Amino acid sequence: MSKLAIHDLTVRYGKLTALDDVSFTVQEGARVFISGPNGAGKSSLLKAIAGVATTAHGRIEMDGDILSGASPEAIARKGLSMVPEGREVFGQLSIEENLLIGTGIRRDKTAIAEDLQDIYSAFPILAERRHASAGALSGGQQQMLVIGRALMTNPKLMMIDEPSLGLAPKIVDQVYDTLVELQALKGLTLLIVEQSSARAARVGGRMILMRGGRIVGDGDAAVIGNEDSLRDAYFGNANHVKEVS
Ligand SMILES: Nc1ncnc2c1ncn2[C@@H]1O[C@H](COP(=O)(O)OP(=O)(O)OP(=O)(O)O)[C@@H](O)[C@H]1O
Repeated sequence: MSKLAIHDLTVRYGKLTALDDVSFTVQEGARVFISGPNGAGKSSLLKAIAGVATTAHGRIEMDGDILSGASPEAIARKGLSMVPEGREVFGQLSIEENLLIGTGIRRDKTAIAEDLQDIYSAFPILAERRHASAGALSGGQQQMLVIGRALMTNPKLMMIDEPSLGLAPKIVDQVYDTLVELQALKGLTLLIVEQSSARAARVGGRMILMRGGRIVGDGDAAVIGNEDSLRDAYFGNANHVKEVS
């Protein structure tokens, strides 16, 4: 059984179709990059899966359970965590308070301290500054914090919207290296919106390429990132785009 199965998912904002009959499945433990130009529907896809965008039609299943129609809270309780674009932290609260804020939904209270240690080992800067207010962190550190906070809910599937946006390349490398380590440690399935195909190819995984609310490419990130389909997705030569789904 796949971890995530999306069937004919459509999202509309008024008359605008942001996601147009999208279907794909994700295997457990996979790392999937969602790439494509601005307005392709990448964020809408993540929001629909997390239950924060209303779906016009279609079905979303995680571990065989139907998620579509459930509230974001119910979806989170099933083990899905989303890190939205924008790295919003609670600036007045300490780093540790930020990390613990999402643990209220957990029943395995004893494992929380252990998970906190895992986050601190992965991101030592968060451990060093655990009592400092989160508002004082740099952009890269805030990105680490929001990833850590999402992990503290003990998700099985984690979705991250544009973690590299506005960060220096060296910091992005650091964030991705740690994310790969944490994925292996926690046995996570990851869905990541990443504009840079070169970045996705370097990190490694599968890439789903979107344009105009549809999937126009799907395969190994290292291959897809260099294919004509990528250029076409960005510059619009739809005749050369390989329809995969
Ligand atoms: N809340 C909204 N209301 C109306 N239109 C929206 C809303 N959110 C997104 N859209 C529109 O839906 C389309 C898809 O947007 P979406 O944010 O999903 O794309 P994206 O691929 O994530 O792009 P970006 O990289 O710019 O975030 C765009 O045309 C966008 O303007």
